[in-house]
Amino acid sequence: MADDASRKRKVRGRKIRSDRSQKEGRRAKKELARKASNAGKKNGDSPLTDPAAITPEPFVETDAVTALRERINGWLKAEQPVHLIGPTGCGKTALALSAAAERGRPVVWLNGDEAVDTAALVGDHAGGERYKEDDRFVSGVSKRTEIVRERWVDNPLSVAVREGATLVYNEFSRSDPAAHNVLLSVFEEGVLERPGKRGEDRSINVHPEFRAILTSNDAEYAGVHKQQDALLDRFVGVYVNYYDAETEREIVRSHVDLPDDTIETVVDTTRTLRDALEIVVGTRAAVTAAKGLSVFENPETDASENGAFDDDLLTAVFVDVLAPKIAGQGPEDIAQLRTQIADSI
Ligand SMILES: Nc1ncnc2c1ncn2[C@@H]1O[C@H](COP(=O)(O)OP(=O)(O)OP(=O)(O)O)[C@@H](O)[C@H]1O
Repeated sequence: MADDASRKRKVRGRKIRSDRSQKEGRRAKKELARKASNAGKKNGDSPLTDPAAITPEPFVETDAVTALRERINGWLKAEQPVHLIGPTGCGKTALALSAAAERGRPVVWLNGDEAVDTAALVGDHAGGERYKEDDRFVSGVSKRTEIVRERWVDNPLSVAVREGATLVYNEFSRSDPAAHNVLLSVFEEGVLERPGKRGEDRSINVHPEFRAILTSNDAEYAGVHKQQDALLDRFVGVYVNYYDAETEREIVRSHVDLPDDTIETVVDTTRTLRDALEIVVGTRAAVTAAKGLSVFENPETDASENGAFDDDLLTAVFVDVLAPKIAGQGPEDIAQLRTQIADSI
């Protein structure tokens, strides 16, 4: 075990407090501007979103990020739906949204889960509209007829294919594979059938600009619902792994105001734990730990004032960040996690 002096981590670099308040001020303004522009552009209950409004904020572009985004956009140009597969918290959603924003087409966002069925994708009857008609055509005879007109409401997939939007379907493999039967003809024949809809407009011709980006967690993709092969055959799969250390540092730096040394320590620790533990330790864990460190200053060595924090604080923060992921959460499980983390640090 290291002695006290070596356990203190010296953190050089800029002071954080003044920078932080300035940056928070800028962020708050940007957020307000974003909300304002969304409000202006929102179209009733439409699932269509302006692409500028979905650009992830902050979004860091290193060579690794740009290369992936260009691959995604390249495949979309080649008219291929793209399936992003990778571990939890590695950056799939941020990539998907940035690639979708880059296309400049409206974006439709969908979240996969057990409850998603064909109607949730395509649309449904939203009750009937009743009205009465009085027929007094023949004098002295009055005929009253009640008419029920069905009201059909399109759901996100129908809106996306009709408007030529970019569909971002997050955690696609969580939905029941049967719900995705309608996607086959969308990708194969360029036609969306709306089962349940009556009349001539039962099917919609897919707009030439319609594109789809799907994301799946690799563990769930293998384990939760096996999607049908015929559908998977029509996607290209881009595997997204954890980024290189420099990119992870840039990502963490974009989310918190901490000195470079602290960010380096957080990312190094994240990467060590990623190899050492059986649970998934994604980039999100690094961001969350850094947020924790920027708040929980060591009582003896205030990180912002004296530029130091120790291994105990680092361990405590990572235990809190990773505790929700361990199977049992009794005192023994947490104690074991704490020991593993302390040993790795
Ligand atoms: N290029 C980037 N720039 C800034 N932050 C990023 C970037 N990529 C990822 N992040 C951040 O990393 C974290 C994880 O990213 P994201 O949510 O996109 O991962 P994911 O793979 O979709 O996760 P999950 O599988 O849990 O849905 C988020 O906090 C996100 O803001």
